[in-house]
Amino acid sequence: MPGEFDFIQRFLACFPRARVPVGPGDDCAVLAPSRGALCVTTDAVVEDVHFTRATFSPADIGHKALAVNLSDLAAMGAAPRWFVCALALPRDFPVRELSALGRGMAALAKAHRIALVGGNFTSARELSVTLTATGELSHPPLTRAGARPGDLLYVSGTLGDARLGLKQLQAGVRRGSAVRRQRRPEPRVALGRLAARFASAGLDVSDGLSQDLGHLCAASRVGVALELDRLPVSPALRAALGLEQARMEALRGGEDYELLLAVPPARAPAFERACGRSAERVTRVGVLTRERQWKIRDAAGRPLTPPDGFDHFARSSRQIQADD
Ligand SMILES: Nc1ncnc2c1ncn2[C@@H]1O[C@H](COP(=O)(O)OP(=O)(O)O)[C@@H](O)[C@H]1O
Ligand SMILES: Cc1ncc(C[n+]2csc(CCOP(=O)(O)OP(=O)(O)O)c2C)c(N)n1
Ligand SMILES: [Mg+2]
Repeated sequence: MPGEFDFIQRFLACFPRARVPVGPGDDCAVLAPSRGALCVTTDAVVEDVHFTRATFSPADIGHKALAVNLSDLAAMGAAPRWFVCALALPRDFPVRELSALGRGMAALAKAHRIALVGGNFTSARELSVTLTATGELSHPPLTRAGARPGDLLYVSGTLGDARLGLKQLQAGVRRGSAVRRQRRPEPRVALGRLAARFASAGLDVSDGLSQDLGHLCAASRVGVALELDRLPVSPALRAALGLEQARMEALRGGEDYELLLAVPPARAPAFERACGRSAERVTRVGVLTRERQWKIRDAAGRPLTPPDGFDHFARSSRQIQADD
């Protein structure tokens, strides 16, 4: 039976040695940030809350744990730098699965040039992975609070796919682009750094567009006029649900890990050109308003009430209900 020390060695072996004053192995990591400000975030993925072991491979779990943290760094416009990783593992967790989890995490870490500098192991009834990640800022941070009435609202990529992927996994489907979006979200790190030069506010969409847009509006003390028929939906979501229902699912979403950005109208053309040059897909979906209320209209001009987003402590949040 491998001990805690074997687990640490196996996990660390998946990652290159971090080039920092003190890395894994001491009581703390010691880091030497450059002169810019440091962004710090933490997020966990927990068995049966964010994934199940029947539907996610260990590598998927490792990838997703880092991806959700990188998405927070992206949302601030930060360049990823260092992270620590706290793992809670069932006592009988196979060492080869730990290595696979580490390799899934390390591949994404390499792609985004973020280094593992420390962590912790504990035994637990359920598997969970809690990361604290840092990034450096070369611009002022892109907070939720800077948007002004009249700013244009953009969203990256497509929405609703991860929610469809979750429903497909629950129904026994194991392949396809929506399932991939659920298991392997791709944080929009490059877009966040680009957007920090143009946007007045931004955040990543983890709990669903309608909920997270509410956070941006509340923090910036603005309302929004959202055009439902502009919401970007993938061919897969459209094929699965039809266009109208696909747009409703895009609005409700969850685990999209796209960026929602407010851009002052004077900077919007340059922002769109910069996105075009960098092959970053963004779609203008609405405008922020002085009246602090929501106006969502469907293609026929009918007003809609925003659906609820994901809430860990709401009664129905442990999984998406069959009739949901
Ligand atoms: N236990 C906590 N202690 C301090 N701050 C917290 C805690 N939990 C959440 N927050 C803060 O509340 C805000 C909302 O949390 P959350 O919805 O998890 O954000 P995100 O979607 O960016 O992960 C974040 O700024 C987060 O840092
Ligand atoms: C087994 C399982 N049940 C439910 C979900 C759906 N789900 C879990 S967490 C979540 C929202 C985002 O997670 P959260 O921890 O709130 O991220 P944060 O907002 O802190 O970035 C959703 C839609 C899932 N992915 N897997
Ligand atoms: Mg969080």
